[in-house]
Formats: sequence, structure tokens, C-alpha cells
Amino acid sequence: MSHPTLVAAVGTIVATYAFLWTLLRLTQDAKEPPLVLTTIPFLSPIMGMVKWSMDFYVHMREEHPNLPVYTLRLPGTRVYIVNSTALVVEVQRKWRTLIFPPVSARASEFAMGGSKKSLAIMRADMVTDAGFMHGFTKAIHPALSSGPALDHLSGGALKVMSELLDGITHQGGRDVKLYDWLRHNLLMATTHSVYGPSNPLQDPKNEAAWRLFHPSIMFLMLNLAPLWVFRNAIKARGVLAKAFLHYHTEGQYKDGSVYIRRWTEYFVSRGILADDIAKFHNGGLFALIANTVPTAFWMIYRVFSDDSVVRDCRDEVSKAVDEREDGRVCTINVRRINKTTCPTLLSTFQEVFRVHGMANSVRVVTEDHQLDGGRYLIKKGGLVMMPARVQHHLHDGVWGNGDVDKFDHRRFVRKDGEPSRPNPAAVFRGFGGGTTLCPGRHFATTEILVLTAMLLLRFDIVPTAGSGQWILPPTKNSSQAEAMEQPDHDINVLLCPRKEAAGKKWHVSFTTGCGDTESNTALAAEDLLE
Ligand code: HEM
Repeated sequence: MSHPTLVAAVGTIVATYAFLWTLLRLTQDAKEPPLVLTTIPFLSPIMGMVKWSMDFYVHMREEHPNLPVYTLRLPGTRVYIVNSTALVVEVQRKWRTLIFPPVSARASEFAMGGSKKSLAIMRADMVTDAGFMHGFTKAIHPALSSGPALDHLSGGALKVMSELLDGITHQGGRDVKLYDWLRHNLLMATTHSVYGPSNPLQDPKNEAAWRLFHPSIMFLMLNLAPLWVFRNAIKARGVLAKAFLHYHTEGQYKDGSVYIRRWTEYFVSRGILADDIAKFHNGGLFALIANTVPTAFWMIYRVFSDDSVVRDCRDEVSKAVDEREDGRVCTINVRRINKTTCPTLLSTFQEVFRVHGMANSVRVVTEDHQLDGGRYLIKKGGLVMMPARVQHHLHDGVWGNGDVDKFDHRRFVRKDGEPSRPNPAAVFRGFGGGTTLCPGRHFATTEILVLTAMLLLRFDIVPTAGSGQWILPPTKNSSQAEAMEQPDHDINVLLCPRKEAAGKKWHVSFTTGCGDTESNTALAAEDLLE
């Protein structure tokens, strides 16, 4: 490069840097939460996110331990990251000002491809109870809260899983890739129970389309690249939407679960077009299955990779089994898979969320607003983000005296005389929190806990590679659209029927028998407070 060209290039870089630095300072109000990562204005936060992936926010809290909330400036947007538990509670309480519906609407537009007309309906009122999004949560809630509709939903999926395990027992065992096995079979079991006998996902073409579309959802939602980059994913999205359109227009949802009937009837009642209902089914499918699969994977990994956990949990779940006909008919009573009978199993499940969970609850700021009694100004149009991982890795004894970076399967077992943890409303955020607390949490919890119980009672699980050792897979490629880490590679395991379970017939029951406590599997603070 010639000398004048070099001078011009350096000059341009310096001038651009000075311009961006000034722009950043001039557009940042002194009352906003402290600005961090400004070395390269607007780009340093992105570089940090790429470098640290899902540990970025935990890393940032360790770098700035005294900041209850801080500002990241990204091109075109400001994001306020909340570290303080008390501020998480405050943000969730202010759900009419710091709102979630724009996030769902964005997903419906960019990731699902909804039409302008339907998006206008969704966006018409994103604040009051009469708005589309709040009405949606209310419409599906009764079908997913405790009661016959939920039992039917969980029972339908568990029946499919139980029959699958019968087949493996008859075969004398099976070698599987654990993640892939769960991905296929939980998809089949869950969608069968939700969508009913005409479940569109039972067609292998539609399952393949889902697998192609699913990994692109986050990128489509970010809307940073031209659509042709995602042409295969968009084509797959179309294949699924076509199948769901048939399901909808033929009225097949009427033979499905109460949940899917209420879901559909709500969209119809708000004037959403049939084509869009079909597209939004793709989003519903994402909510239904995307987090259940990795959560089940980690649960099975964490239980079966430690003999002492297998021993403790097996002992507990065996107390939830009723035997008849001289022990030849065994019924797992779901009501007894609870914190009283199975404290270690439940604690392991909660620890899976604490260690592997990566939910990032996001809210949009609708007007300039003061947080923390006027200490911080958060500006209209900004995003407020509450990363679960930050809360789940707080030090200072919040999670007990042990190492917060270590997986401790007994961390949540209540010990006599121990003080309760501070502020449970904010610290456990595996299913998010506040008005957007996951409505599917009871369904997913029952599905995963009872599947684990069935496996414990009926099988040993042994890795078949790496001289039989369980080796924790890395997770750095996890998609951040999900609330749970995903393993970067699969694990080969042998599902080996236990001789203690041989020759027995296995069932799952939801009836509350004499002496059973009502199911208390609640993990979210909101449920614990009920
Ligand atoms: C282990 C499995 C699951 C995990 C980890 C999970 C996690 C989450 C999280 C973190 C949120 C966002 C909460 C927030 O931003 O505060 C959420 C929302 C949601 N989840 Fe789940 N979920 C799971 C299973 C399910 C299932 C099975 C269903 C459906 C039956 C479901 C339906 C939904 C819906 C509809 C929302 C949006 C709520 C709203 O807009 O207010 N989820 N989930």
C-alpha cells in the first residue's frame, strides 16, 4: 500500500471511530444504566456475545459485580441487562410498560412468515388484557394447568413412550444415539398427544421438514440476512404449514387435545386467517418440543451418568409403583412422582435447569421509564433482558454453600433447619417468569420426570463408546432460541432391560390413591407461592 493510501485508510478508520464514539456518548443519557463494552462502539458487545456464547452474561456479571443493571449498545438498539434479583422482580411486575408481546409478534412475522393482516391483529393492542397476546395465554392456560385436560395430555404422551419401551424390552435392548432417539420419539409422543390421530408430524416428510426448519428459527427472527440465505429452511417451513393447513381446514384439530382445540379456537375467534393459523402452528410446535428434548437429554444424562444418582432416584421412584397380580402388573402413580416421595429426582431435575438452562427473558420498553426508585432511566424502544444463567450462577450462598459451577444433584433437597433461599421469585428461572412464565411447564415436567422414572425402573443405560464412560458433551454451538443448552454431539448408549423388570406389564396412572399427596412437582417460584 502506498504511503498516501495508508494515511487515507488510517484517517478513515480514526474518523469513523471518533464518529461512533461521539455518537455513542451523545445518545447515552447519564441516568441510563452504566454503559459497558465500549472499546469498539456498537461492535464490542457483539464480539463478546460471539466469544462467550451463552456464558456471556455470566461473564459480564463477574466483570462488573457491582452493577445491578447495565447498558449494551448494539447497532440500532440498546439492551439493558438485569443482574439484580430485585430488579428482575420489578421488571416482571411492570408488565404493562415493559412488555413481551412485541417479541412474539416479531417471531410470528419473521420466523413464521405471518401475513400483514394477522400481524396487525396481533399488534393492535399489546398492553391491555384485551390484547391478542394476553388473551392467548388466558385461552390456553386451562388446558395446561392441573386437571383432567393436562392429565390427558401428559398421559397420552407417556402411553406412547411406555409402548416404545415395551418394544425395546421385547427386543432385549437397543443401541441408540440418545439425543436423536429422544428427538424423534418425544416429538412423536408429544405431538400425538397434542394433535390427536391426524397428527401431521407422523408423516416422515413433515418430521424431516421440522428438522430442517427448526435450526433457522433464531436467524430468521433476527432478520439480519436476506431470505435467500434461508431458502431451504423457508421451503421446509412451507411444507409444514401446508400440512397444518390441511389439519386445520379439515377440522382434524377437533379430535386433538383440549389444548390444541382451545389454541385453534382462539386464533379463529380473533380473525386470524387459516393460512396464518397453519404458519403459527409451526411456532406452537417450537414451544411444544424445542426445549423438552434437550431438557430430557440432560436429565437422563445427569441421572444415569452417576451411579449414586441412579441408586437414590431408583429407590425413590420404586415407591411410586403399585404392584398387582404378584408383582406382574406394575403401575407408576404419577401423583407420587413428587417432592415428598422423590426429592432427589426432583432436585436433579431442578439442577438440570440451573446448570444447563439458558432462558433469556426479554421485554420491550414502551415508554421512558424509571427503575429502582428513579435510580435508572430506561428508554422507550430499548430491550430489557433477564438472563436466567446470571440468576442461576449467583454466588454469596444463594444456591447453598457449595460450588455454583458444579452439578450437585441434591442441591434442591430441602434440608432440615436450613434457611430458605432469598427471593425465590427471581432466582429460579428455568421456565422464565412473570406474566410470560411458560404455560407448558407442568406438561413438560410430567413428561420428562415420568419418562426418567420409567427408564430407571425398567432399564440400565450404558454408553457404548469411550470405554463405557459418560463424557459430558460440549454445548458451545447451542442455539440461543432455546431455553436449554443442546449437546454439540450425540452420545451412543445401550438401553438394556433390567432383569428386575423382566416379565412385568407396565402402566402409568394419574389417579390419587389413598395416602398419596397431590402432585407437588412445582419448580417455578410462581407455583411455589400458590
Ligand atoms: C422443558 C420444556 C420447556 C422449557 C424449558 C420452556 C421454557 C420456556 C421459557 C423460558 C419461556 C419464556 C418465558 C419468559 O420469557 O419469561 C416459555 C414460554 C412459553 N412456553 Fe415453554 N418451555 C417448555 C415447554 C413448553 C411446552 C411443552 C409448551 C406447550 C405446551 C410451552 C409453551 C410455551 C408458550 C406458549 C410460551 C409463551 C408464553 C407467553 O407468550 O406468555 N412450553 N417457555
